Amino acid sequence: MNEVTMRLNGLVKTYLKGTPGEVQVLRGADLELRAGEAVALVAPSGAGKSTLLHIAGLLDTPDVGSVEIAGKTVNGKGDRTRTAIRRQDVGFVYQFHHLLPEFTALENITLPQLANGVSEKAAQDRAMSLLDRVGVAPRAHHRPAALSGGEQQRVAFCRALANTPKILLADEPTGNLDPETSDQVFDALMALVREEGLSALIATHNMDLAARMDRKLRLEGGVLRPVE
Ligand SMILES: Nc1ncnc2c1ncn2[C@@H]1O[C@H](COP(=O)(O)OP(=O)(O)OP(=O)(O)O)[C@@H](O)[C@H]1O
Repeated sequence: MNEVTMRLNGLVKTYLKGTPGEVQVLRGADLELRAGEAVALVAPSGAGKSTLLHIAGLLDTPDVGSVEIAGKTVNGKGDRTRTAIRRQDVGFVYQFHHLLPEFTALENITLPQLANGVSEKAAQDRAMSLLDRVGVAPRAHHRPAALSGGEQQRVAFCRALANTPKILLADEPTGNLDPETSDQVFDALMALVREEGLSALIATHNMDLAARMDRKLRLEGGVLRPVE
């Protein structure tokens, strides 16, 4: 069996504790992701999908429970270590691309690599290779505003994978695209996930897309359960 890239154990998260607005979003959520698998995360709105993804991606901390990423236990680590692990091992994709508007597609993918100490030449080679694989190489020198929605999202995938993370976390990655574009862009994402041997946790409301992943998990009542 492939190596475990992410292990979440007994996550509990409560917002506004001790106030009338208190909401216990996670109540002992467990998850194990292995290298090379794509897992769909399905959840009713407000069930805590973003909370789970933020904790998994080290952007937030659980009240109780442990997070292990690429063999490293993150609990109790300071902000600098958490940020270093996040930059090295985790890539994020959101519903909206969040590309830097004043930089070209190529630069958007090169910059995070330069920040990680990669040489300019190697960063550009990696960026062009990624763009080529998602069919956007001819648009490498365009800024985001000059790209279609589907192209923008493909560039966002490339940026998320720029630093060769082990784990990809995605929150409705094709949610703002029309159905046909969404299908094509999702294909491009899955091809990258497969080629790079990533673990991917992809939140989606779209059950057709969920069905194309290796397994499905539902977040409901604060825990994760397999969907048949
Ligand atoms: N910072 C916060 N303070 C208080 N309550 C919060 C906070 N963040 C989230 N919540 C509440 O926690 C619950 C889960 O929120 P979360 O954003 O994780 O859900 P979600 O499943 O991602 O929802 P959606 O699919 O609608 O984006 C919601 O009831 C939300 O109102």
